[in-house]
Amino acid sequence: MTSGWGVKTYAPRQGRITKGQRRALDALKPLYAVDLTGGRRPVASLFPRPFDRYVLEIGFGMGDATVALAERFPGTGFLGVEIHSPGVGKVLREIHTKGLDNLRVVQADAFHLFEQLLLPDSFDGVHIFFPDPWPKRKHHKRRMIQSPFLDILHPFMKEGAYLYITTDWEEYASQILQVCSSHPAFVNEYGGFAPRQVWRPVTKYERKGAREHHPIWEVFVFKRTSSSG
Ligand SMILES: C[S@@+](CC[C@H](N)C(=O)[O-])C[C@H]1O[C@@H](n2cnc3c(N)ncnc32)[C@H](O)[C@@H]1O
Repeated sequence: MTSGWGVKTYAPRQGRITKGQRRALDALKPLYAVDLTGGRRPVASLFPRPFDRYVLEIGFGMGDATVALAERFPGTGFLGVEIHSPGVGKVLREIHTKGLDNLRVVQADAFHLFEQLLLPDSFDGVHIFFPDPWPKRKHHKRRMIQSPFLDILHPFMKEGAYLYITTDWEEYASQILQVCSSHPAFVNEYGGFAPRQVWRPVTKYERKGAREHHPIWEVFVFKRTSSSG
């Protein structure tokens, strides 16, 4: 299966699913996962109550950051999308046990969300923490952060919304910075890499890299407003 712009950005397999995660998927998906069928709808309608702000997280993996942020910011609605089952099962279980009414998930290729589910101007922020780096040159075309992806993404962000991307892969970091800083829909107020945002939780992938002493690069840009020129 390839995504809307013909690129499969995720690896075919991502760990084994535990019995608990499988049970959570079967029992809790109908309660807390958003179904892509049923047409485009307002992001507010995906949650049991309205929120002040909405944030999309693409490729949440095992969902460490996703759950931590949902707990810390109960006034923000978080929509997480991930293709692989173990993380989706884990997050569903946490939504259930912690009673997180501000976190909902979609198990899908993110591009199908943009094609089938979302309406323009939905999000105040978008998080993409440690997108697959696809280190081999022949795989670079599978990297998510490319200009055509930003072309697809930006209409679903509100004016002035932020896009926050982190990576521990230096050469991909340069590509992400270049793509985000030069795209006409975005403005990079930092002029280069951003400092770590104090509120960003550590993710599982990041912890793995930290054990190998990988530095982290952060890109934080805003969608241009009509007045930002
Ligand atoms: C390197 S992992 C990082 C996971 C997590 N953000 C973290 O920092 O621990 C990248 C994740 O993005 C997911 N992913 C890649 N392309 C995707 C897509 N098109 N739609 C949804 N998820 C995607 C992968 O399945 C994987 O879990």
